[in-house]
Amino acid sequence: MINKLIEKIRKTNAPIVVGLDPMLNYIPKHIQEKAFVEFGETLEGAAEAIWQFNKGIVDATYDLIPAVKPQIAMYEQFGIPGLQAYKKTVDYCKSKDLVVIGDIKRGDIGSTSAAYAVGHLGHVQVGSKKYAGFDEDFATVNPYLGSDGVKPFIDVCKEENKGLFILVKTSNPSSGEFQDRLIDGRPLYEWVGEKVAEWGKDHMGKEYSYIGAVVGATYPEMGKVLRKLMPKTFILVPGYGAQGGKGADLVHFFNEDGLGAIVNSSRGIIAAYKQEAYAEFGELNYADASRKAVETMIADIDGALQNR
Ligand SMILES: O=C(O)c1cc(=O)[nH]c(=O)n1[C@@H]1O[C@H](COP(=O)(O)O)[C@@H](O)[C@H]1O
Repeated sequence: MINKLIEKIRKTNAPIVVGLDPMLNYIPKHIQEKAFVEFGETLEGAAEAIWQFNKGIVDATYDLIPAVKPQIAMYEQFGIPGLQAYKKTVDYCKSKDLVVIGDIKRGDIGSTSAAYAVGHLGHVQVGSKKYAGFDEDFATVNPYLGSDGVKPFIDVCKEENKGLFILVKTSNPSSGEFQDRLIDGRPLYEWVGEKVAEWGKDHMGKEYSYIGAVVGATYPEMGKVLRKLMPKTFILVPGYGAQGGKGADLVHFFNEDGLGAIVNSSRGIIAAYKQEAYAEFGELNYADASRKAVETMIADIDGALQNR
């Protein structure tokens, strides 16, 4: 799957991911009202609204981008109907040939991680039959529990030709509280990055490992260090747009080959119509605003990479 991701990045010339993080307050009134007429102001109504909203954005952008990243919490908040909308979104994006990164941030003791890995990336055995649960292409993993909490995910990826992005240095303001703590003179995120590179060594695609890392766009200096520490690791870089990351901050997340990183923007794309820069589109044309925001993001990153 890492090979497909790279192939699609090359084809689109767009090392970006559209984050499908639908919140009801980003969803235009006309979509919400239609869903509520059909299902009432219920969890089912909310799930229908987020699904229709996502479909509009995917239809308007899929030809420009290699991948999407649905964040499962945004669906889970609507219970079972929300999870059904998550699955519908995953399947629809795959039918558009997009690579789907399931942002699930899981990680537990080995046996529990194995169940998460099977449910999201693999096949579960039921009697004599096997079924795929959510069937994303990649999943995000929290490595706090150490190797035995991560290994079950790696095993399933190997078997199923899937991939991971493991949290190394997160984009949020408090990420330094633990991640920057010095251990034997080096910050914890460097230890984790080194471990991710080690796990990745035995799990290579053609050019990069299918065991990737997450490093926030909001910490470009740390990204520079981590890029060097993990040369064959693909880096998912969230924090662009709504969290303040800009194209110019991102150049050092990429290798000299112009590859090695994929930048996520969620609110900056899906709620573009609410921004002044895209106000001309209006609420009804929210998906066109998202397309324009994708084009702007691609140009911003491309411009930064050309000028480095
Ligand atoms: O794993 C992630 O994707 C992630 C890691 C991280 O360090 N920071 C981070 O923002 N994310 C996710 O990336 C998305 C960022 O959303 P926006 O800030 O709206 O672009 C959300 O889905 C976050 O959960």
